[in-house]
Amino acid sequence: MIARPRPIALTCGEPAGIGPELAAMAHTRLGTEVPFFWMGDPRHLPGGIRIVEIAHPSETEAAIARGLPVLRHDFDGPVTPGEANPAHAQGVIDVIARAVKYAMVGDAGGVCTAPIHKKALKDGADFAHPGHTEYLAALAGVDHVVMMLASETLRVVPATIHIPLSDVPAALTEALLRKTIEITNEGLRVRFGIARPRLAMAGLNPHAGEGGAMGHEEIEMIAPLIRQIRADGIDITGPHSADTLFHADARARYDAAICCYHDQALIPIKTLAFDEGVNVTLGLPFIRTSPDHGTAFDIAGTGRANPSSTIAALRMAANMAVAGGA
Ligand SMILES: NC(=O)C1=CN([C@@H]2O[C@H](COP(=O)(O)OP(=O)(O)OC[C@H]3O[C@@H](n4cnc5c(N)ncnc54)[C@H](O)[C@@H]3O)[C@@H](O)[C@H]2O)C=CC1
Ligand SMILES: NCC(=O)COP(=O)(O)O
Repeated sequence: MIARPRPIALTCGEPAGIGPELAAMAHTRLGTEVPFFWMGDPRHLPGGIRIVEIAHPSETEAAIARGLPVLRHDFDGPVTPGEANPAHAQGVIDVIARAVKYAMVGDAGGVCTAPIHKKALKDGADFAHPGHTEYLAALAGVDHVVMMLASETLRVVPATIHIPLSDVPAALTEALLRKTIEITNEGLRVRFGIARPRLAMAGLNPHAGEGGAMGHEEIEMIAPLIRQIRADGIDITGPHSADTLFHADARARYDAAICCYHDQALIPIKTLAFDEGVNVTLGLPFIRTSPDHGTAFDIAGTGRANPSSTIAALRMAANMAVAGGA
């Protein structure tokens, strides 16, 4: 990286998960390459690592060569790796809100979030959102945002996110799809520097409905909508059969695949690029990235967590911040 962006705020995420150890590993591997500071309780970090406490993001650059810059957020009660403590839930939520404030006023170049345990936040603090994506939209005061998972080999967008599969057909409205496609198109231009993005829309049903023989959503809604959106000037094709949309030749024909539901999008990318995939929220007034994995309670505290996705997420946020002048 040539230019230096403003520092990226890395949130602690679920303290009992792998987030704190990944922050320490990312700092060790990245050194000063990406200016970032970690927000959380320093007692949750692995023992023996060098940290430098800071009081404001602007102190990151002066601190980062000496240790992991830590902007302190105290939590109540101890951490047991792999076991969420309900007393920590509100702190996890508050750290995200603090990070967003820094990004909204321009003190941080963007926010990179470590994984949260969604059920632990609901149980411990009555968290009203399915995940970061929706919470960040609420904090920013925007109606609709888009979740994109991005890697060198594939970018995917699930149009519906954390809802039961049985609710997908009803949730997949024309308005939702149009908004998702428009935000994705704009996000690829603004955040990824692709002048004229090429999009591909997956069908909902097997064989994209096979002309109505295997489902009607494609002929009744998705295909006419895609034709309209193409006429409006967005380079989009489809609906395509999802089963043949992710092999190498197919991937070469688009910059992002718009998918109908969570697993249609996340299975291909986590299969192809689990270690480097980055979750990006498009449509926010600030940059947000995240590793593509969860809290990994089964390996938390063992030192076996792979920091590659967190490193990729920090690099991506910093590169986007440089490109956007943040
Ligand atoms: N952005 C976020 O906040 C995300 C949060 N989650 C949450 O995480 C929790 C656990 O979700 P799971 O479905 O179990 O997925 P998970 O990603 O936490 O774990 C799935 C498997 O992958 C392994 N794994 C995950 N990250 C790894 C890493 N960096 N290095 C090595 N192995 C790794 C785990 O050990 C586990 O065997 C849930 O509450 C879920 O909602 C899941 C995805 C994203
Ligand atoms: N499965 C992806 C995921 O859970 C990410 O959710 P979010 O917390 O980034 O909204």
